[in-house]
Amino acid sequence: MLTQTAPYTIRRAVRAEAGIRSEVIQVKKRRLFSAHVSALLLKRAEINAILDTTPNAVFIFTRDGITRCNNAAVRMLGVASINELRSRYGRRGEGFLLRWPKNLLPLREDEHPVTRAFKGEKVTEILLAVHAGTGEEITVRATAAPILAKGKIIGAVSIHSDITWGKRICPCPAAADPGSDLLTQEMALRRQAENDLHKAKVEVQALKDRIQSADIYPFHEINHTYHFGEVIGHSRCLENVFFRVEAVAPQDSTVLLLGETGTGKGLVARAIHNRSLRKNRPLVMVNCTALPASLIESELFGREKGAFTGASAQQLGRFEMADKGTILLDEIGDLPFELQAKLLHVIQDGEFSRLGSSRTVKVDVRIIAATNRDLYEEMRLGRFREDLFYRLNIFPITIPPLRDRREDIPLLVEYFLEKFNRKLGKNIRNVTSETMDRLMAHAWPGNVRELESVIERAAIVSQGATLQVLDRFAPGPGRGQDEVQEQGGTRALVELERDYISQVLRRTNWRIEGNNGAAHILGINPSTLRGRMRKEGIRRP
Ligand SMILES: Nc1ncnc2c1ncn2[C@@H]1O[C@H](COP(=O)(O)OP(=O)(O)OP(=O)(O)O)[C@@H](O)[C@H]1O
Repeated sequence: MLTQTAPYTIRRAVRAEAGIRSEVIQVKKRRLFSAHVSALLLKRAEINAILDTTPNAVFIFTRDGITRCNNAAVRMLGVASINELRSRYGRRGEGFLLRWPKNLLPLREDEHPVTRAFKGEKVTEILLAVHAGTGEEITVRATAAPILAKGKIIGAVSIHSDITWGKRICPCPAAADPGSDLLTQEMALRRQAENDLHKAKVEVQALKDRIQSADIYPFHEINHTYHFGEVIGHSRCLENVFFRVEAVAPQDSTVLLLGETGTGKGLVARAIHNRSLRKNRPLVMVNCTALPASLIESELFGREKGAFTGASAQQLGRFEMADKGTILLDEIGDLPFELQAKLLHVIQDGEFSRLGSSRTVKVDVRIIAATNRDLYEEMRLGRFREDLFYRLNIFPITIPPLRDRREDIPLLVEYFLEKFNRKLGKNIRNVTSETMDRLMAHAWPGNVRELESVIERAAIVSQGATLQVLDRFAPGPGRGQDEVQEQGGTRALVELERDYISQVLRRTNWRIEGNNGAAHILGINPSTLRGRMRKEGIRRP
């Protein structure tokens, strides 16, 4: 019996045990499942709590469009529910227009943060949007990121934070954490500051451009072909000089150069020589005022050893040195009267004798004479021989004063600027229109020589890229020459500098630093300016 019943009993027992085991497993599974569900519910509750309290508008997208959004989102879009949102703005919220702050047109589809998130990109952009609830334009920080499941993009989340100063998407202080509100305010302030900075940069650039186009004298309009050797200028009257030089240069004729001091007579003489057939022979210059009268004769005609006390050796005169070449007799109006006859003889016959010798020396010299004196007046006063004058005055060329050819000034300024940049190792590129106006208005009693020294002085003191002309000029040609010279020429540089610094400080209302400050205008460091002010005793009244 036992043998019959035993297997049955065992089978039942085994079955019962298996049943218990599977039940235990089921119970364990159920417990696990319910724990899992509880965890999920907790997570959902946490997520809901976050979504409901965040001041930011959160939208969840699948490929079908918006599937979920939070309270802040519906408030931002001015709707009551997600269904109303989808019916008013479209399935994907496409009716809610976003644009770049710098652009008036709405974002293109491919620029949209959600489209980009669906392509796997994590996006953070500052955009402008119209607050659908209030109709105001707001600035939003739009972030978007893909939602991934097993490595696949199954959706996207998009968050819009209103960073427009003073406005909040969710003005519910009870729900908001005061700490996070402060943080949001701080961030909004920072964004505002960034926007202001950006605007300021744009304005500065615009100002720079305006300065470039309006306040800086446009050198680029100056054509460098207006060089005649070293003689710079393109005025009608200077062109007339060039024309006469071209005409006379190849001839051997004597030339008389007339013009005020510093107008460039020396340069024109060189241009004549360099265009003549004698250009490979020397151009010898003699300044008739630079030598004591007693020495001029031996300087011009040479001397034999022992010709006078101290003449220990034979010396060639300038005429002999210039043989087959050209001699420039500068300041001929100052040549002592007694020597004028001897000069006349050389010009007429091409011969003379050295001091202390009776032997005649024959030379072949082309003569260019120059003077800033009024030779007619000198003749009238009996200081200049008429016969010499008519011998010299065969081909006169008058070089006009700078005040009669002001259109040459910008060209000359540019030329001298390049010259002194090279000499001083500087890189001054600009001259303000105001400076150029002042240079153009000045009477220039010292002509180009005076302009050259003004630019050199200015180049020495200028520190930036803009030429700072410290000299103060007397206005226009109406003034007497003496007065002009006294004011423009002999005023100490230090005094001019002090006046100029004070003047600039007054103009900036004693502001030293910053773009509109005196240091910037003067092209020096604020600390250097303060040092100068201390040194010069310049104080705000
Ligand atoms: N048109 C010009 N272009 C460039 N530089 C010039 C021009 N005219 C004059 N200069 C410069 O001005 C300075 C004076 O020129 P220059 O000595 O030829 O004048 P000048 O008329 O002979 O004067 P002075 O009668 O006092 O001897 C020189 O440094 C010269 O290089």
